[in-house]
This record gives sequence, structure tokens and C-alpha cells, in this order.
Amino acid sequence: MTVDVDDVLDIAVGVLVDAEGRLLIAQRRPDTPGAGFWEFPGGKREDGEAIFDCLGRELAEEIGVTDLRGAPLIRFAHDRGPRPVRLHVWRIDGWTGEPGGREGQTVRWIARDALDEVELLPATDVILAALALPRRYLITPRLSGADRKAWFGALEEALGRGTRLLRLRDPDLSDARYARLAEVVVEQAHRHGAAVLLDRDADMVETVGADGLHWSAERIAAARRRPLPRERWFAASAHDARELDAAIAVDADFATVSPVAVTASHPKAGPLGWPGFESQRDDRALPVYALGGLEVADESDALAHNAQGIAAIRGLWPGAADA
Ligand SMILES: Nc1nc2c([nH]c(=O)n2[C@@H]2O[C@H](COP(=O)(O)OP(=O)(O)OP(=O)(O)O)[C@@H](O)[C@H]2O)c(=O)[nH]1
Repeated sequence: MTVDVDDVLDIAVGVLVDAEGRLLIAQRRPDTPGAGFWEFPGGKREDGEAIFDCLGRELAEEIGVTDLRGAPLIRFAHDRGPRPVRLHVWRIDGWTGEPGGREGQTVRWIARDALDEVELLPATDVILAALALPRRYLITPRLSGADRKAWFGALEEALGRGTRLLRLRDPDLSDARYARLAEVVVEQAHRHGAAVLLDRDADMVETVGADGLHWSAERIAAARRRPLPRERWFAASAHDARELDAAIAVDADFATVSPVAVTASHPKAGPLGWPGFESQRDDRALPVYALGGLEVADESDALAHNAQGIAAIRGLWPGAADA
């Protein structure tokens, strides 16, 4: 008998999101591993089956929906459940049919802010982080040396165009000046429902009412534990697999990996390219943005290579491309 060295099971998972933003969850039946826990519907890939075909088959069998419309959300491996699995998770925004428990399982729609009322399968936190994060992550260009009015005008335009997550980056500013800027930016961003991450000490997040931190790979390497509670975002910069592992070790919610392409801000760094990005990112259990020389047109490549989306300074800053 031959032993399958890759004994990780490939599982296709679909997160159905309705018009109100609620999610469809199903309770595992009593006779299955993980019985009683709630999960997103899905199941094991059969030999030779394409993963999206597997998703279509499982969702038709389990909840009676077909004709799925959606996009890949995240692929990650974990061994926190009954057995090691690699989850291929899709966000599904359109389908045909009325979802219901076709195999005797209970299913229900649940608002995201009610999810702590139910016991979810371990590692669902990774899926929820990916769902909560946008496809685009704006890193602000330096304000120092720029025209202040134009900078704030561009920020307003970016927020108006739908930016929902940004990192305030200005390494030239002292902590005191950075904190003063952060207060203004947080207020402006919150008016648009956008979250702001800072790259300084954890205390400043509280002081200026920001939404979290994004630390450099050096700072992550020196950190002993997560500096913020779970309610805030904690993000990490990484450039390779080792730095991503360091981010996971301090319980980061998500990371960036760079540089994917040649960048204006770091011209000397050799780009990874998409295959390099995907092999460094691998199937680690956290959302990872692709960063470095990317723009909106690169988003579909990013999704195809297991990225949460793209992070960028110039590529997402209004007017930067023509500057
Ligand atoms: N469907 C689903 N499975 C998940 C999630 N997270 C997670 O770790 N898993 C794991 O992935 C595996 C799914 O296997 P399954 O038993 O449901 O697959 P299946 O529908 O083909 O089952 P079957 O063997 O009864 O036909 C389980 O070990 C489950 O614990 C999730 O969010 N959704």
C-alpha cells in the first residue's frame, strides 16, 4: 500500500453573503467530526475534481443552491480542527435557489456582529478576518515635503472613492507630530467608515482613537506578543516566509508581503513576482496583501495568487500616477 504523504484534506468552503451583509452558517451534524460547531458550508474535494466544481457540488448537495457568483477569499491550511485541512474559501454574493439544510443540518443567516453568540469551528477567525478586510489597503505617501492642502484633498478623494483601510505612514515625522496628524486623519477617515492603522507605539492607538497598528518586520521580530487587544487590527510587514511566520507568532491579524513588482519607494529591492509572492505566502493562516509596485489593475492577479488584495502607496493615491 502506498502512503499519501500529503494527507492534508482539500476542502472547498463558501461564505454566502446576503443583501444585508448577513452570513449563512450551518451546524455540523451529531455524527460528524466537530459535531455541534457552526461552520460555513462546504466539503472535501474528490479525486481529480477542480476546487470550484467541488464548491458547486457541495453547496448544491448541502444547502440546495447553484449558479454561484463570487470570488476567492482566502486559501489556508490549519490543524486546529479534527484533522489537518486546507480550506479554499470563496465569498459568494449571488446564487440560484433558496438556501436550506438539505442534509438534515440546521442552517441560519447571522449578522457579523452576532457571530460571538455561536460556537464556530476553530480557525473560522481567519475567514472572518479575510471577510472584514477590504481588497485594497492604502498606505499614505509622506505628508512631510508635500503640499498639505493637496495631500488632504487626495486623502478625501481616496476615502470618497471607497478606501476602507489605510496605514498612516510618514517615517520623517517625530512621534509628537505624527500623533497630531493621526488625530486629524482618524477623524476624516471615520467620517467615511474607514479604519486607520498607525506604525508607532501601541499607546498611540488609544490616544488618537485609531483602529490598530501596522508594524515593520524589524519591529515584529523584536515583539514578544500581540500589543493590542483582539478588537483592534494588528498588521505586520513581511518580505518572505520567515517574516510571515514571525507575524503569526505574535498573533498578527494580517500581513503585507513585498515587493511583488518594482517600486518607486524601494527601487533597490528585487521583486518577487506573483509566483514568488504565492510561494512565500504559501497557505499560511492569515490574510496577506500583495504590496510593491501594484495598482488597481493588478487586483485580479492578486486574488488568483491567494492575496487578500493589493496594498499600495502610489497605486491607490489619487493623482500619484500622473505626478
Ligand atoms: N465546511 C467547512 N469545513 C471546515 C471549516 N473549517 C474547518 O476547519 N473545516 C474542516 O473541514 C473538514 C470538512 O469536512 P466535511 O466532513 O464537512 O466534508 P464533507 O462534506 O465532504 O463530508 P462527508 O465526509 O460527510 O461527505 C472538516 O474536518 C472540518 O472540520 C469551515 O468553515 N467549513
